[in-house]
Amino acid sequence: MSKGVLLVNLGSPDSTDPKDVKRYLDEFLMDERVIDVPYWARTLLVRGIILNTRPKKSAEAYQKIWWEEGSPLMVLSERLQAKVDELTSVPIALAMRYGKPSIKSGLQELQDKGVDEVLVFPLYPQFAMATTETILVLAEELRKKHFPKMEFTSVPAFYNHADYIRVLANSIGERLEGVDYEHLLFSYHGVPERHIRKSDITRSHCKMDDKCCQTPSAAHQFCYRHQCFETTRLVAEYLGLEKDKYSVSFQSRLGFDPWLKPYTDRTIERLGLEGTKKLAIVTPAFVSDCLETLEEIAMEGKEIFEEVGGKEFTVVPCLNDRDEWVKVLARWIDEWAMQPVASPEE
Ligand SMILES: C=CC1=C(C)c2cc3[nH]c(cc4nc(cc5[nH]c(cc1n2)c(C)c5CCC(=O)O)C(CCC(=O)O)=C4C)c(C)c3C=C
Ligand SMILES: [Fe+2]
Repeated sequence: MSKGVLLVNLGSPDSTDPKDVKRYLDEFLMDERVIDVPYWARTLLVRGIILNTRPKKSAEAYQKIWWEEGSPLMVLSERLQAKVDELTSVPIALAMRYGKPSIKSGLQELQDKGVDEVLVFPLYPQFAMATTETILVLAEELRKKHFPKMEFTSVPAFYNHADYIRVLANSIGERLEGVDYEHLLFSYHGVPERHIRKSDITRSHCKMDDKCCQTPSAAHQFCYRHQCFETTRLVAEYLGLEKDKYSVSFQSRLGFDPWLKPYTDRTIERLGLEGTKKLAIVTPAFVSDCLETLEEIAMEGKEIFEEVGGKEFTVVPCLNDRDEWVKVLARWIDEWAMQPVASPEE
């Protein structure tokens, strides 16, 4: 068998034209693992309400962060893929869950190179139904339909992997060297609380309080909230941060359901009102800088902070195509690629 890797990120619109943004948001928000209500209700909500107003607003936000080469998320993912490809012994394809290049085209690219054993690699450190799960489910559907001879292995969430923690901590340490910050906020993408309950394989563990995520449970394998707190705890431990010097919050809520709390915008505001003048912020749910980090945090977050008296707002970039991160990915991939192929009798 011949091995290859499919790196999968979220995706971006083709351009900042509201029509392209609308097409992208339609695919994204009509995913039953993102807006997880029955099809008729999702259609009514997304196509009847959200897509009438959101594309224009989102297009304006994308315009603020768009690069000459295209969407930052796309450009950074392509740079990552190219660098990892140079270091590894197997072909590396890149795909996006929404938009282009699609997962189907990525699998086709690998098949054309003779690959029949694929490592599907969702580029999300923490598991979520709206990210990792939707990628793996779609990839499997496409495999059955179009690539039945392929075999898949997938990379599990790496939120607590020592290599990831080290690279993330080093990237924070490097950016904050010489920066006299008073508080470091770990801001993760939010999800509706309902998503956490749905992913609870024990069906009884998640209480969304301070204790459940700290109490060992089989549920944590698929608990986004637990995994965000664990990434934070391990990075803080690595950096030797004192408990009152950092905290966790969740950003980008959409709609009226309760999402994971505390919310990032309110936390930034509260910290400023309580007298924090120098705030640093890191966004570990994203491996590539994107709309949610470059606009929502670096622009909107900064504005909120300054409105309530904050003075210095330092944003730690995502891992992007940092050499240390590229080397870790290449090593993980090579370790997988060097494993012997299981014989049919095993
Ligand atoms: C119900 C809505 C959404 C859920 C649940 C959700 C989860 C989720 N998303 C990311 C990562 C990214 N999301 C990005 C943009 C984005 N997210 C939503 C909605 C939900 N996300 C919307 C509507 C958008 C589009 C932009 C907008 O209109 O505000 C991005 C940025 C993409 C880019 O092109 O830059 C990322 C990345 C995670 C990690 C996650 C759950 C853990
Ligand atoms: Fe999102």
